[in-house]
Amino acid sequence: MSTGVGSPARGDSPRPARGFLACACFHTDNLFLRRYGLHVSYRDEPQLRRDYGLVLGDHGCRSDEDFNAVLEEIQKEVQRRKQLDHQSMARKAIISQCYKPKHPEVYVLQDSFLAPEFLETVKYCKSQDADLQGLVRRIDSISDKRIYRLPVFSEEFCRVFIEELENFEQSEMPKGRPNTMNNYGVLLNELGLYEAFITPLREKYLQPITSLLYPDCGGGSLDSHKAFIVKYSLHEDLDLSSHYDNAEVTLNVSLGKEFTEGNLYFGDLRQAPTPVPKYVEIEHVVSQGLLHQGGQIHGALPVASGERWNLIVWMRSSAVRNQLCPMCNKKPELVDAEGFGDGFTRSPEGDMPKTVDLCSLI
Ligand SMILES: O=C(O)CCC(=O)C(=O)O
Ligand SMILES: [Fe+2]
Repeated sequence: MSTGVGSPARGDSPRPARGFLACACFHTDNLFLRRYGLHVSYRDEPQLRRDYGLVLGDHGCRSDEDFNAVLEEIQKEVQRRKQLDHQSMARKAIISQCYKPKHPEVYVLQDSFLAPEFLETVKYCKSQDADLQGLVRRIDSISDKRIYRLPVFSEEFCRVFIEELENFEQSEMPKGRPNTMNNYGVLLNELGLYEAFITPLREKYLQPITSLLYPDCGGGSLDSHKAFIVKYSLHEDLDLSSHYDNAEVTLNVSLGKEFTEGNLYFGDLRQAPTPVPKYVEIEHVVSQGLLHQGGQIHGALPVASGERWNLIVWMRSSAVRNQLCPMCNKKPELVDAEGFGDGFTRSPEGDMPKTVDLCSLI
């Protein structure tokens, strides 16, 4: 693919992420029990029995042996999380020194990677007379849950990008996995794709759009992200359990390859659960992206054939999350972290700028 540029400075950081932090709840909350498809919080064994004994029993965790297996899974996951930052930085360093990309050009975002309609939409959003109605006329509003579909990349870029990701998968490089729920995929930070690809994608192209779509939940003040690739196939992960993202706004772009089924489903906002949520099912269309609020509960149905690769960008607004951690729903207890951490910052008073409206967080 021709991009009109020479070799990119892969991994170079024009503006290193500074001052971003995590919330201490990362070590205690939202621990996923794969066997039972449940998220739990964990302080100690009596608390786990007290808070989750009944629900675990309902999900089939009945014997002491079952419960001990749960405890072991939790303790292993907490340990993994404690070492995560350090191990991730070590892998990133090895990859930047030793990995030989097949398509070095994909590491620096170019307009030619993007769908012409996407560029038009961004241009409109940056214009003086842009408003929500005008934007929604240009993109596909596919649900009253404020979920939108829009073309993002060219099909050619998706093909070349997957080739690059496969080249990395097949390499000897150390690999981290996106999260506890996705066992296959690629952490784009470790591959050196943040600096010249994901950060400009968020700042220059996505933020003008999200500012109009989600002004009430940080869409205008997104200042960090976590970006990764998820991959599903019949002999790897098939589907994804219901969850909400550690994000204010999420972009999910279908990259390919060929697959059937694997639709996403969306329910309530985590901030506004209803007794009987109404779900909406949404198909993935290769090269198109879905924008949704991170707090919109969602999951993915099993693929029936082929391979499904998607780019996920969890975009964060420190102005919003500094007030309330979306994972523990409390004022964040800030702890040091590498890179963008979980998108929190230490502001002098911890106060929200007056321009950001918090209504969706109530
Ligand atoms: O499988 C997908 O397309 C959705 C993935 C997702 O929701 C996530 O990783 O947060
Ligand atoms: Fe998600």
